[in-house]
Amino acid sequence: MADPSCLVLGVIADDFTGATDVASMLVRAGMRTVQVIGVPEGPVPEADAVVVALKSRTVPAQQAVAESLAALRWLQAGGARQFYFKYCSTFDSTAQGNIGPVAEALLDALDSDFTIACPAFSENGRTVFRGHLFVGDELLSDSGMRNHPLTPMRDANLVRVLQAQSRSPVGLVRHDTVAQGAAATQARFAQLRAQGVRLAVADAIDDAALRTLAAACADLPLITAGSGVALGLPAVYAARGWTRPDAQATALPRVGGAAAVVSGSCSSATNAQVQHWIAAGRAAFQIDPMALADGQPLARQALDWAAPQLARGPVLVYATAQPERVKQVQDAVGVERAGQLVEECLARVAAGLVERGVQRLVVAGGETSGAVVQALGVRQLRIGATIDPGVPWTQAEGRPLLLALKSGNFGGTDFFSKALAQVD
Ligand SMILES: Nc1ncnc2c1ncn2[C@@H]1O[C@H](COP(=O)(O)OP(=O)(O)O)[C@@H](O)[C@H]1O
Ligand SMILES: O=C(O)[C@@H](O)C(=O)COP(=O)(O)O
Repeated sequence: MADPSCLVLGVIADDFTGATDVASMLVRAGMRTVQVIGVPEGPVPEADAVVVALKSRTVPAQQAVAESLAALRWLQAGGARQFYFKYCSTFDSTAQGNIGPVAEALLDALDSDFTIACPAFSENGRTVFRGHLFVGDELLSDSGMRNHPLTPMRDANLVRVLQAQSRSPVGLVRHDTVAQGAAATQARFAQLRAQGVRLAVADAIDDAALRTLAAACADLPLITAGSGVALGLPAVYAARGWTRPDAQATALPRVGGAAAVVSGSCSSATNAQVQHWIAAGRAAFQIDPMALADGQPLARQALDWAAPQLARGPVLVYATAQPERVKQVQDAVGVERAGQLVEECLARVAAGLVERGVQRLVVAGGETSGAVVQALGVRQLRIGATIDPGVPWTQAEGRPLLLALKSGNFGGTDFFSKALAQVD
């Protein structure tokens, strides 16, 4: 039996909410999991799984590759037995990448010739069938993701999307094969490999298929996926004697202090969550990106507004807006600048709120969470209990600060209140 104190899984996540999502999946199944922010200088912490949270989803492809390789080298130095490149369950990527280039660079670095690509996360309605990604009942290209501010997804055919980003031929492992089990799936891998395919989109329409894929990938050095495939990995590792499930893996300390929500996601789910909060008459302050572009000090204004109310209850500061409004702003100031202005402002607001006593903070949006966590100087997160699928509470290591980093399209309509009630 292998030494169960060794690092088993090294995960490279392309954004911060995605990192807590996959970490949550592992912790729920009893794997001791640590999330680090960026590639640390020191050694890999002792854990079953370590997740490196990068902010590499929307940066130029070369930069995403360089950052992902640095994360890989650090995890390799920690002795990880398997590696996992975690991207979004809606396959978010810019026209230039970054999923294909990063996956191929990681395969090269690991001297490996094959891996899968599977963003499915059935618990959250993301399924892949015949290579096409569905969000609930809609094709990806018909879903709200077609209007994402940074990574609009207008093609649901993942083989085509990934092929456009990759040097080598992209293949498909169909549902019919996955449904026959791990051995049949591995036989299909072998067939594709023989044809020179290095990346194969894998269908998965439910948790059973995700478990089959995890089992079929057990001997691959690299898996690339959303968080769904990670669902099946803890059982694979436990069966090999590499890990022992830890019932305390999600325990976090209780923290007092004030509570707040900062939202920079413009996804459909977040829009509904912000509307729900406002409709309930709860305190909310809106950030207008056009006013930011005019140089108005909105972060200071938001903090002056929030400070006197924090003792009475949680506040929300949000830039969240409907697609038509986002488009107007982007047409006026440019996509990148609009995103940057809002992220900088919300990061300053979050840091100011923490200075003013906030110790329980919900952040909505992947890029937004990246900016906030960096502004807070957080280096490492402990992962706690799941609030809604894919979103756990976390604790900034060594600090009385709880953070829930919510992916744009995750969580029920009452997510903000539900999250805060869990740590009241
Ligand atoms: N009103 C707005 N107009 C334009 N861009 C916005 C607005 N509000 C937020 N943004 C930007 O949109 C992007 C949303 O991305 P992100 O935070 O990753 O959310 P999600 O998780 O929904 O993808 C961020 O760069 C954010 O700064
Ligand atoms: O896999 C997912 O959907 C999430 O973990 C994720 O990465 C979402 O990204 P954002 O919507 O940008 O938060």
